[in-house]
Amino acid sequence: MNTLSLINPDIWKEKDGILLEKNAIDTVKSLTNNIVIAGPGAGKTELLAQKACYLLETGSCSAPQKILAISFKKDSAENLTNRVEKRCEKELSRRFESMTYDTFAKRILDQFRLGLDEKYRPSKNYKVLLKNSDLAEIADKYIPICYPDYPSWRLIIRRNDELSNLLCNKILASQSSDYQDNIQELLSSAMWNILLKKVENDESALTFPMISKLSDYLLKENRYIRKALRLTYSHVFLDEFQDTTDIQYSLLKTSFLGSKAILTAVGDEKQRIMVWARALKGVFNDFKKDFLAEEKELFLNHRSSPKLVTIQNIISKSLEQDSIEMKPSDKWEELDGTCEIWAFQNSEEEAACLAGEVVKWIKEESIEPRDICIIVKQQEDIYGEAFKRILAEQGIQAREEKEYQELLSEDIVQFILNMIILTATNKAPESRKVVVDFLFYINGFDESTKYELLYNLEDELGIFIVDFKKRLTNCLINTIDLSSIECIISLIIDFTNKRKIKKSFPQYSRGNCLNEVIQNLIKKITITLQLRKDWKLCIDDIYGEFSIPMMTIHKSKGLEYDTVIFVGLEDAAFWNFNNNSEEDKRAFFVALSRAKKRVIFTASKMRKILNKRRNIEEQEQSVQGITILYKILKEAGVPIIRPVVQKLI
Ligand SMILES: Nc1ncnc2c1ncn2[C@@H]1O[C@H](COP(=O)(O)OP(=O)(O)OP(=O)(O)O)[C@@H](O)[C@H]1O
Repeated sequence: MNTLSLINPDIWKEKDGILLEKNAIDTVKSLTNNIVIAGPGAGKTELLAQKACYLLETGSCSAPQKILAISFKKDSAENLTNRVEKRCEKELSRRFESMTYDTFAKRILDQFRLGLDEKYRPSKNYKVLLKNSDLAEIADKYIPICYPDYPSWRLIIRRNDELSNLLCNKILASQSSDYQDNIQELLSSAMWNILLKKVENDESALTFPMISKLSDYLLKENRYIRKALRLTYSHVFLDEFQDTTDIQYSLLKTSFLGSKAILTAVGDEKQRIMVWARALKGVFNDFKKDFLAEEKELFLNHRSSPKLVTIQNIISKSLEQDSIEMKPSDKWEELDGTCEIWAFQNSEEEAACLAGEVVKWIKEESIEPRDICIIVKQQEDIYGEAFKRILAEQGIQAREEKEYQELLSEDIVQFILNMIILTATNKAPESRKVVVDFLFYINGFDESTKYELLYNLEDELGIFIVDFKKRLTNCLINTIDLSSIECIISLIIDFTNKRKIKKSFPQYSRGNCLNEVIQNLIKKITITLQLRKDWKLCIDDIYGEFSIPMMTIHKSKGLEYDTVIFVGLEDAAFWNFNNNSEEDKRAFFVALSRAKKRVIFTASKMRKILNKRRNIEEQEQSVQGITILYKILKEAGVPIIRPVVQKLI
């Protein structure tokens, strides 16, 4: 650190007027491994952001060492980066690297792929398989050809997720020939061979768990690579630790167990809802034991109103006998908060009533649509259909967030949208950063690149923007349609160079992947721009600024809203409650705890849902299967109301 002066740790203060409770500040300043276990809204993620600032500003993490923060979702990782960048000098925040487990594993594999034994080495431009159905397609095509001895393999592997689980169980080591009699193991080996050994166009295809396994193996086998990683990071943060899978935990141990890195994990056992995705039960205890981590607890809920915190405490107790009693923060009045169950005759009546209330909240309480969230257990398109339709009649947009979350998580989409914002608005430092970082990355620039090259690139960008601005303005004057937007986007792609994009991002390197993402974005931009007729408003709309998000509980993790409307507290939504009651109860807790001020649960006597033949059909609903959830809410004093449906004007 040459230009910035360090702050004495004794006088360092929390950023942005935040005050941390004692255990949180102790964790920020701790010199040992810690695990912070605390309920929703306790500020676990905030604690990590503050700790990053502390370590960088006091020099406790000194250059060239870095902090590695690992999250589960791309947006959570970006959110953490943004918080640190906003609060720390750029020179410091550059040494904060926040990424998902998948990205962490992929970086190791991409950087050190050649260090793998040949039998496990994927091709350079391997494809990443994101969907279980893609995996199944490859298996269906190649197992019968490459392994004709297993013609009936589909009888053993019945579902696509069983197939992807099978790949996770593979042991990457020399003892693999021991299990010749086990058909599952044989199939697993067969699939690994098919996926690694370039059956399709000479390229490998890997799932993220496979990538993690390969990275783990690489680090285990090669102490130089392990050493390089350990020299890079002096501190490691682990967000939402309750969802860590066995494979991720193994990679974490191989990477940092026995190193000098100081690890800080945060999580909440009561929010563990990824067991289906192999989340490791007991991972908190494993971490405490393996990393000799000290457990710390937090007691304040900074998110929810007192009434909601009381209800959350009652549910917490039903999930974990000895759970901590959380207290609301003092920004609320004692009686603040609403939680009610609204019962209806059918989904049309439900939708009309909810839409009426939403209109009222937006008008009378000045709530923005994006501060209201519609959460469902599953199938948001079906459960939210009537509500979305009637809201639209009132001029309020609700949208299925999944579609946008996936599109917005694409690197190329972020680049294009930020390029448009940067061009359409006069000042957009955050967009400039995304654009410049992307261009540097695809051009292979880093800290060692000559200034001359960096300046040239910035110059070229400046020239491009001047011309591009004219094109954006013209586009608004002329007809806005698919082909005019296609022209606009192709200008950006041509300026950037498609070949470089494909080369730099393996997920776009194969076939038509890049085009498909871009075409999807073009469609979204066209529809939105036709409506908004302004570039900035159009992009803000795509980012969800003007809509009510609709999502499943799983997608709502880590997020927060003024008001949460949970549609369908009914047996059909919790169809597997009998076999999965603990995980479903935790899911219910996650949904409830996303709200700051108000939660409305709905139940309807008749509802349109998917029948056994997978057709939509109106069916009578029951709640007997989830009586326990109603019992808990009743115990917490949550009333069941039959609201009068007002006629919407
Ligand atoms: N010490 C604090 N003072 C004031 N506000 C805080 C503090 N810590 C966190 N917050 C705010 O409280 C909210 C919840 O914080 P955060 O998301 O970090 O909690 P969390 O424990 O990670 O939540 P969850 O587990 O439910 O996702 C955020 O809006 C955050 O900005």
